[in-house]
Amino acid sequence: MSGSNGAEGSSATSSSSRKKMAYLGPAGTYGHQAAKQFASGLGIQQIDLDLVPCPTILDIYRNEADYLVMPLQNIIHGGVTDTIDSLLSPIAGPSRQSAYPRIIADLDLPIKHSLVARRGTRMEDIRWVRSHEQAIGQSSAFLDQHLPTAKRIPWPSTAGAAMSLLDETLDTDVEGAGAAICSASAVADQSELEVLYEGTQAINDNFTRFVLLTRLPPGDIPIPRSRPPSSFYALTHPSLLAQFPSASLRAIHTRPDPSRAISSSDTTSGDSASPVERYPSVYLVEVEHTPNPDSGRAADMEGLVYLGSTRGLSSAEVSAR
Ligand SMILES: O=C(O)C(=O)C[C@]1(C(=O)O)C=C[C@@H](O)C=C1
Repeated sequence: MSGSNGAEGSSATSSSSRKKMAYLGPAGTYGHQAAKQFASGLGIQQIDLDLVPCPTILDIYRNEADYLVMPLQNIIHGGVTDTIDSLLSPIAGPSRQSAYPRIIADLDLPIKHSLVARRGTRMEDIRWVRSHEQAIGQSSAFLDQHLPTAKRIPWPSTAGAAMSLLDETLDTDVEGAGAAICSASAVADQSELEVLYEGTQAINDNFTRFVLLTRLPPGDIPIPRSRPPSSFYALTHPSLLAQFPSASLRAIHTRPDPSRAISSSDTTSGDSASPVERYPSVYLVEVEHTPNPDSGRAADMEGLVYLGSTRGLSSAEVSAR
């Protein structure tokens, strides 16, 4: 594994075969595990791969790498808000972008969290716990039971939270010993840290689904296929769901879009506004993938943007859009 500020791989191969893959760093996150699995599914040799650690999920989406690895949803804690906000950004907010990365594949990663602390820390001395908000949410029953008074501190990533325990210059507003929640493998090389409890997540069969996005022409990419493929769309209004046969709908995630909120000076329309107008939202919709022409026609509609498919897209489909 490389450090959090470096890229993995060798510089001995030609630049054309090298691929950059951005993930939530530092090394040791679940995103790092997912990136290695996606790379092997795509047949990218380790020697041709630069894994690019990003400080936050929002930074992954903005990264110029060939591939982006983002956590989408978890069995226990549901949708990953920063990923859903990123995926919906082509349609939410003041400006609509035309160039954005497309989803091409997904995978389910088993998630087993551990409570880690500096060696010698006793459970009863822990006053605060840092981790990614997903890991804290997935472990909330454990925290309620074992550390009910410990302050829960959201951190950009699980492995980053663990590494932060080694940095004594970092301020916490709570006195006393702290801990982090992450994968046990993230701290395997850290002799100053130890695992105090394994399996903090609420259920044993815990999974997070990751999606792989690309800016490359997807027709050139050997997409690993494991399950019935899905297509993803961003919608600005729930009525646009009527574009899809109801039997094909697989998931809907809703996020607020305050940029379309009714202005407070517009009291007339404000008074008569429906909940949909008063609380404008954007919708990430997952549907059963159907090849063109249906996905092509829907992609041209106002208020509806095609975000990609887990079976990728052929070159013909890309150029037809
Ligand atoms: O912090 C990490 O290790 C991540 O890869 C992020 C993340 C997430 O955002 O859901 C990934 C998988 C787990 O659900 C917990 C955290």
